[in-house]
Amino acid sequence: MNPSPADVLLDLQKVLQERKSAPADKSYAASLYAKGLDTILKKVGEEAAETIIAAKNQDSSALVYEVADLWYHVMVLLADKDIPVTAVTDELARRMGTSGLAEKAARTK
Ligand SMILES: N=c1c2ncn([C@@H]3O[C@H](COP(=O)(O)OP(=O)(O)OP(=O)(O)O)[C@@H](O)[C@H]3O)c2ncn1[C@@H]1O[C@H](COP(=O)(O)O)[C@@H](O)[C@H]1O
Repeated sequence: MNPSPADVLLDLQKVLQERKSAPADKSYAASLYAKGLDTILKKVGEEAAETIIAAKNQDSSALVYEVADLWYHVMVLLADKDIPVTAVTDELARRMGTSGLAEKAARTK
């Protein structure tokens, strides 16, 4: 049986936390932490652009691959900032049941 999406994200978060004390030449995540925030943000931007290109090419397996790369690098960003993945899932859960259109109309600016 495949692991649940929540378990995958929590397991990856655990690995990314452990990699904070790993040597940069032994771990890709550790190498990103060592290079710093700008490098992590550049990777997030690159993977977002690659996701867009894959979607335009209408190749669903390539799109899944690029979204996985994007999610991975966003997870590295969250770990770098010490933000737990549950902060994001809690925010999504909080939004459930509120129409995006109604939320937008209620904004003051
Ligand atoms: N899920 C991932 C994962 N997804 C993507 N990547 C890496 O993200 C990088 C994506 O870079 P690109 O596609 O842009 O390719 P690239 O040109 O090689 O990258 P750059 O040289 O430009 O940085 C590749 O090196 C991938 O291997 C990942 N690296 C690690 N993980 C997970 O993290 C765990 C620990 O990995 P380490 O930290 O390397 O031990 C692994 O077991 C996996 O579970």
